[in-house]
Amino acid sequence: MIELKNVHKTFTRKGIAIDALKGVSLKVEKGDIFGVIGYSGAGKSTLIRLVNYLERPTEGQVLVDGHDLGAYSVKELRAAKKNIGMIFQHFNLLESKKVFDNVAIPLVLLKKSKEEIRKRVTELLEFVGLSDKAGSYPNELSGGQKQRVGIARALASNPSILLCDEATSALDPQTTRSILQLLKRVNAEYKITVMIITHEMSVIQEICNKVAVMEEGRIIEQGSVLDVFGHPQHPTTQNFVKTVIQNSITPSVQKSITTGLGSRICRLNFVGASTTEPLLYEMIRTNEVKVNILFANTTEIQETTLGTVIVQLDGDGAEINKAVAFLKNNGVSVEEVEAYVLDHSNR
Ligand SMILES: Nc1ncnc2c1ncn2[C@@H]1O[C@H](COP(=O)(O)OP(=O)(O)OP(=O)(O)O)[C@@H](O)[C@H]1O
Repeated sequence: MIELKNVHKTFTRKGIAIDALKGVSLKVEKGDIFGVIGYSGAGKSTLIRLVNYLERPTEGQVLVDGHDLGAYSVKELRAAKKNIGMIFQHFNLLESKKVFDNVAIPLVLLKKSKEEIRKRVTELLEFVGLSDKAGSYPNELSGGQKQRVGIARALASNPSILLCDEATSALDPQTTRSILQLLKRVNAEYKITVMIITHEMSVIQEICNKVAVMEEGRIIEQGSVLDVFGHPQHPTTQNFVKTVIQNSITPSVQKSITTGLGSRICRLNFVGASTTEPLLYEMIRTNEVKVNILFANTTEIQETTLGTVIVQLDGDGAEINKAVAFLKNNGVSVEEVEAYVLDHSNR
């Protein structure tokens, strides 16, 4: 649906070249809610602006439905852009126009009849829950209501893709949640593929099924949200995950750990079915290991439970190996966390 192939983007300011994107490749499939996360300056806005050709790549290709946007004539590009709606952090509404007229803008530009416009705008305002605000001006609305108008306007021309540029960054947490739920409905009910850029991992956790993590113009990690949250590889991704899922031992528990010879500390990740099985009980019952739980947490991602338990395993090396193998055979990922042992021995 959306594909970026080795895309580079260089801006030149006062003779100085700034490489905003340094070879980005990604694929957004039809029906995805695809999140792109990164710190300020990572290149997220540049990336999303390339998808609707507000910017052109210096090198590489941007394909939408298999068509290279760079190969289109101006007329073809205008037609292709009708297929892509966009919403913004600061809503970008026309303050001098009423809510109804703001939503109608794309339809007026498409020269639709008055009756068609009335029907479509009425339907969209109902969809976003603002039927009673049709005659209000933007400055009479809350931030969340303004973003709802932005969403209705973006949907007016029946796009198959909706791009969201930090669409909830100016909103409080509760309003953010309601806008994210609305975007989820846009995806499910109108079958619209959604691409979101954000610096908040909670946004990714709440609605995305796929995520790409950006840093300094590159994608450093991407995959299903469940995989990336369950097994973040890159330190930056790990930092983002930590903002929504606590997955490490608290300092006071860490201080109290006493490790002897043969003692191992492991982080166990349980996903889906393995979270409801009494696997730790079975592991202890069938192996000669002492288990001390140092940390435990569960989180819901993509309607799947993700459980993290950090345990200290004490016993004979062979028995611990058997216990770990038992867990792995039952779908639990086991990662040794030597850091805690080292931290302790260094004290
Ligand atoms: N039009 C431009 N001219 C010159 N440099 C630009 C332009 N747009 C972006 N940049 C530079 O490209 C880099 C990436 O910027 P971009 O806005 O894409 O990052 P971002 O991840 O969206 O950051 P933020 O979250 O702060 O918006 C930055 O160094 C920025 O200064």
